[in-house]
Amino acid sequence: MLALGKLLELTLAGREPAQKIQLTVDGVQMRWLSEGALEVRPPEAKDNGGDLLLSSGIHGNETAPIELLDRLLHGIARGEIKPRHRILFLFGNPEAMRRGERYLELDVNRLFNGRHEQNIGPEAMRAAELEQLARTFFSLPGRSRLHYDLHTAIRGSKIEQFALYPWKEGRQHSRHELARLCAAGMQAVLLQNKTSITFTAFTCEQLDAEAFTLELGKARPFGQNQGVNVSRLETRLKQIIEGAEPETESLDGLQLFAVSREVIKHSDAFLLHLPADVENFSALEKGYLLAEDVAKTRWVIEEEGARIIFPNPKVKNGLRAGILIVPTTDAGLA
Ligand SMILES: O=C(O)CCC(=O)N[C@@H](CCC(=O)O)C(=O)O
Ligand SMILES: [Zn+2]
Repeated sequence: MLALGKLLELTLAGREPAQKIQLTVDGVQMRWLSEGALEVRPPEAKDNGGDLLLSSGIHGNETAPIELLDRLLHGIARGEIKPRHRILFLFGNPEAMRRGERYLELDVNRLFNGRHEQNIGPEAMRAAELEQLARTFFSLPGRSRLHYDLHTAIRGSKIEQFALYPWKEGRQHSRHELARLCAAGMQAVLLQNKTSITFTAFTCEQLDAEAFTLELGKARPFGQNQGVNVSRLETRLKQIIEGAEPETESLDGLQLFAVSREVIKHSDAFLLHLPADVENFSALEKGYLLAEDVAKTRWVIEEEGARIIFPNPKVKNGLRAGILIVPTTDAGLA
């Protein structure tokens, strides 16, 4: 296998490759751009005009998605997967990956869309670098732009695999993209309805990509991801990469949710009234007191059919400590 196929090994060892550009037997160019960043270019005659950004390791302890991208890259470096798309592979937070931590000082996935400028430290610099790498990659006109940012969650989930679909002013969520996600094994999609500070919000809003955060199961250390079944996603990603995707417009079995409210932690007095082991997508009754904070702030459930995802009272003040979601329909899809 070409040495550049070992991007994960290089990244975990904190090493730069001796050779920055290599060609596979089929003439696919692999180019190392910076730590944890590698671009793949098919030969011109094979290029079908699509640009695909695949990121993982934005949270360093979410290893199943990192292992998945590593397998795809190995397949390309060995000539087993034959790309017809340009691809940018990104491992988001290399130092956190080396330490097996979600982040060191700041959550990288809260530093996009300008937030890195208001912060200092290695993670703010990394978010700025990731924005620049994505901006350069998605700068070629007339090509389709797709970004999957792969994650696993802190807790178990009543719905194991799901996607979060960012919002962009004036753009409707795409039925075609949802069908693609459904074929890739996603069981639910959360349709966002406002701007955000995550990586996919940035690539969607500023770079005009179709962008998705994918949640694939529960976070485990490297080598312990037997319980995280990414086979349908892996198959679909190979098909997208090779330009051999079966047509589908089916949303059968895909559950759609909308964000009702984000629960923001304002102070150290924030109290979340949920058991520590509560699962994502747990239902909450109308009238339930979900959280309390300074100045008698109370979060009481008013929504019919409310569920909670990503409840986390340990986030830094000012950040999201959970998302309240409600079921929605496909009526607003383009
Ligand atoms: O399990 C959790 O609480 C968080 C899992 C995770 O890292 N999720 C992403 C979702 C990003 C998005 O909102 O698109 C995150 O919180 O950064
Ligand atoms: Zn994550």
